[in-house]
Amino acid sequence: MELREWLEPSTCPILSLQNGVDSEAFLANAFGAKRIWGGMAIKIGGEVVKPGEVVSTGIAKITYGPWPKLDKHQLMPTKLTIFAKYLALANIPFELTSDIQSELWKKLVINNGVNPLSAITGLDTFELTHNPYYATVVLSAMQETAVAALNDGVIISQQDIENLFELIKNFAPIKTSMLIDKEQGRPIELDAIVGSVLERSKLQGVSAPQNQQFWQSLTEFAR
Ligand SMILES: NC(=O)C1=CN([C@@H]2O[C@H](COP(=O)(O)OP(=O)(O)OC[C@H]3O[C@@H](n4cnc5c(N)ncnc54)[C@H](OP(=O)(O)O)[C@@H]3O)[C@@H](O)[C@H]2O)C=CC1
Ligand SMILES: CC(C)(CO)C(=O)C(=O)O
Repeated sequence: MELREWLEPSTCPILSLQNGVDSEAFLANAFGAKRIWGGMAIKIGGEVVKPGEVVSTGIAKITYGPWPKLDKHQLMPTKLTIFAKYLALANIPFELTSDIQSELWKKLVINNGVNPLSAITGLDTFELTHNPYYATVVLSAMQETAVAALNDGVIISQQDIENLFELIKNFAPIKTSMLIDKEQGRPIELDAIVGSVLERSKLQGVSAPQNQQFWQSLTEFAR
């Protein structure tokens, strides 16, 4: 919220590309829901390797849309379509979606599956998803995230989970952002990636043992 003073006097839309499903609600609370768009960066693995030098894998696509989603009868607001033109002009791959909330949850299925486990083991996404033991851990965490999503009215099917697992399995090996943060001694995004799932599981009265284990193993690196 260090940016509050800078953002408050303006009326410009705010688009967060952070991982997780909670930043939009947080920003809406601070700046009003009207200004908030939902978004994420997908098919990217990026790392600042030294000051001024970024190494990135993947097409680096931005998926964004009205937050939390567009009603069936609503038209896409013009500002979002105008922004699409600028992304196209800048050669940034993008997708403008009417249901960003579902897309954010699907991305969280991937992040919850691989980020904490990579931070615990030090392994990249390829190593985790190709190792028979770790792959079952990844899939259990993904299942728990899909159950947690129901709390927000988002349905993620078994087929979706399998597709998301295959997506990350067949992608180039990525050192996850959580592993990079841990190595760099920065606070890891444990609340956004694991806490959000635990919170929704609790609300639904279901247990999420894999996420509990992630939380216990990583909590000391979150602050
Ligand atoms: N890395 C990846 O491949 C992916 C990352 N994401 C998500 O994107 C988000 C950012 O990750 P990533 O780019 O890897 O993170 P980095 O740590 O590489 O970059 C974060 C940037 O934010 C700046 N920053 C941090 N705190 C503040 C602050 N209080 N005020 C102003 N600037 C600040 C940092 O500045 P400084 O350098 O000065 O510290 C840094 O330039 C995370 O939510 C991550 O999960 C999503 C998909 C893939
Ligand atoms: C999915 C993944 C692992 C790469 O895009 C990511 O979002 C992250 O490292 O935080």
